[in-house]
Amino acid sequence: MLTLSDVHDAAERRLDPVHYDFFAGGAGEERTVAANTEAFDRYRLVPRVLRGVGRRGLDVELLGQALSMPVLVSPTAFHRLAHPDGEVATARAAAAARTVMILSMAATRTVEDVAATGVRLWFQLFVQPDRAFTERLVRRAEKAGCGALVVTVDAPLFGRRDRDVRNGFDDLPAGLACENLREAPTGPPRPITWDPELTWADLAWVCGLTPLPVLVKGILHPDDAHLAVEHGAGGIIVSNHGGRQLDGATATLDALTDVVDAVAGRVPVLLDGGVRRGTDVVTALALGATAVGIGRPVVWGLAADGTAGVRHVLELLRGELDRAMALCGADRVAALGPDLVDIGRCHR
Ligand SMILES: Cc1cc2nc3c(=O)[nH]c(=O)nc-3n(C[C@H](O)[C@H](O)[C@H](O)COP(=O)(O)O)c2cc1C
Ligand SMILES: CC(C)CC(=O)C(=O)O
Repeated sequence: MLTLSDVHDAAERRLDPVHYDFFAGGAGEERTVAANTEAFDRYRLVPRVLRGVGRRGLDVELLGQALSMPVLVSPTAFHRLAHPDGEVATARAAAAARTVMILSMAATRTVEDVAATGVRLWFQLFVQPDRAFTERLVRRAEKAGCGALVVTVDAPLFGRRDRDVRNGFDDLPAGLACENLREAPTGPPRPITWDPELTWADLAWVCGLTPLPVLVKGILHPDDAHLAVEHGAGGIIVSNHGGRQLDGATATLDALTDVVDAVAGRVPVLLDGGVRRGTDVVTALALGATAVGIGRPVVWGLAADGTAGVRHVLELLRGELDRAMALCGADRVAALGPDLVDIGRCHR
């Protein structure tokens, strides 16, 4: 498996086709799923030369945590559909790679079991109409040692994924559950409820609830990025949920520059969606992202070969990023700037 695309193919061969469709699919025509990767095809790099890049560092500091590279694991649901050990297998790989894993609220392993792997862990939250329940979840994540909360804001309701509707896939199979939604160890898990009434006041409420930094995931509009910071966000994740919510939403890479300008360095800006190559990481960082997240490639690694498969995905990207940085004349992440991107030509 020489590329992330090879890992995808291996996963597709191994997964139940209905579960493959759940992981691979997006909303509607999947225009935004396609747009995310197509955007990276459109941007071109303008490398610098003769810059002495024999010693290179990929490490970054993010919200007080040291990461060995600017690539982290975005939250994806239901890892036990891909591997019996589920999110614990994923976490072992992220721990070995010394990067952050964002655990989905819809994880099929408990946050305590995942944290026990020693991974740098953040917890993703959909704010629930039952605020007392939401607060209990936040306390549980804090107690388990999570270093940040990630509040996903692009889901006032659930995007319609046509593949899942056609396949009749609307629930986890017997024996699997969202383990962090049980109120008691053997009690039934509560269902996730989408809350279309959420407003910025609710974000401010979450930010006031916890000493942890709160990242807001699902921002595309620069005005929303500004509002998020005003309401207490400690970080922004430019994301369209991997094209699973609003079909037709802009590619995240196209949204990045305006968001970075609106945030004006007040908090870190991350991006996910369509990152499949080390050069994609270079492009996003050059345009102002502090780090990028990967969603589906992690699931493909997990399905293909458990922890080793996820590790392989992370190390493939690390190797590609290192090579791309050298070829761009950058010896460290901070050396990546917008001058390396041919912005004028990328929208032709
Ligand atoms: C199968 C799957 C499940 C996901 N589950 C969640 C989730 O529970 N919470 C969330 O905030 N985002 C979720 N996402 C969105 C990812 O966090 C991320 O934004 C997206 O996958 C990035 O795009 P990529 O898959 O092209 O890397 C999910 C994405 C996929 C593909
Ligand atoms: C199934 C959901 C709870 C997780 C999600 O956000 C997604 O599938 O995109």
